[in-house]
Amino acid sequence: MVRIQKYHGTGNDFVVVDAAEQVSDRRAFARALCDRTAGVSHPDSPRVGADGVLFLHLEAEYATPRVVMTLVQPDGSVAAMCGNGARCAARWAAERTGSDEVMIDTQSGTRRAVVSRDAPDDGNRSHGDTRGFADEVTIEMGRPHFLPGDVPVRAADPLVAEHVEGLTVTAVDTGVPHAVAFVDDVDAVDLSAVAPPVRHADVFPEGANVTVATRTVDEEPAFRQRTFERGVEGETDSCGTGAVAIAAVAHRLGRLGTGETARISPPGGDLFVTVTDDDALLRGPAALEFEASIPQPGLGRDADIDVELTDAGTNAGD
Ligand SMILES: N[C@H](CCC[C@H](N)C(=O)O)C(=O)O
Repeated sequence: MVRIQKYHGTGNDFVVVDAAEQVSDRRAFARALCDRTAGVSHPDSPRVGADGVLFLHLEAEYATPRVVMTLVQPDGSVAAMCGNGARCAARWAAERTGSDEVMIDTQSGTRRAVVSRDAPDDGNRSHGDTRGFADEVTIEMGRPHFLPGDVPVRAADPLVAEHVEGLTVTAVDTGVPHAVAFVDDVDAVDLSAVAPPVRHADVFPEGANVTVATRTVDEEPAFRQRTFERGVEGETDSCGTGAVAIAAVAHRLGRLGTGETARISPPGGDLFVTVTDDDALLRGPAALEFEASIPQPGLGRDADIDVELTDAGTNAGD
């Protein structure tokens, strides 16, 4: 049996597994649990499956606890960074250590996270948290990169507002590569048709997440967001690196000031991003959906990955 938890950040949902658990084949485990029709399900969770599995290794011996985060995606690939996942990882570590500050070691660098437990309810709570509170987490995401070698893009110069497979995109690395396109109305975009050719375009040797954004008429800087994710190979309800990518590109194009906070609204809730001279801050909720123990997929019981309800934290017996 493997002990799991499921968290989400503005609807971007993850199975969380302590790296100490014995999972012999992480790719097979992620493929099985993330499947949106046959994957993990639970009465406390609105959806079957997940957008990825976060394997978290806690190093609690430091004054500021550290977490090594590895995200294995539904197609079995590993993503170097995940903004919504990092918020979930920070909350997971905060619950175990009591520390409100956590360092998250990712394949694209170390990120500092601050968890605030008394955050005001900004409406995101409607996405559910079985513990009844919505922790807000801020991640220092680091400076976004536009240089071709950093994104990476196959070009001599940064790709800024250029046509790629039908979209006008700017390429930016916010821990993972994003192709960002500002459009008149994100809801009018047929993302499942428009995004794959961009995601696989030759100019992106490692592929790219495809993020579309629309500036909304508001007093504060605000954008609506939709992202088609590499590794999920579909649209997710929210993407943290994508939200940072929107703010970074808006900043580069002169549509967002240095130090100004933008509200970025993917379908799953609201995120807040501030681009400073040398960093980008991502703020948003992280919510627990359920905890359970499940049989390890691939050990002869693959067909049955409905969770077996165990102890506290579930509604077993309700
Ligand atoms: N959803 C994640 C991003 C995952 C990136 C991954 N899809 C890739 O680059 O392969 C986020 O909140 O930032």
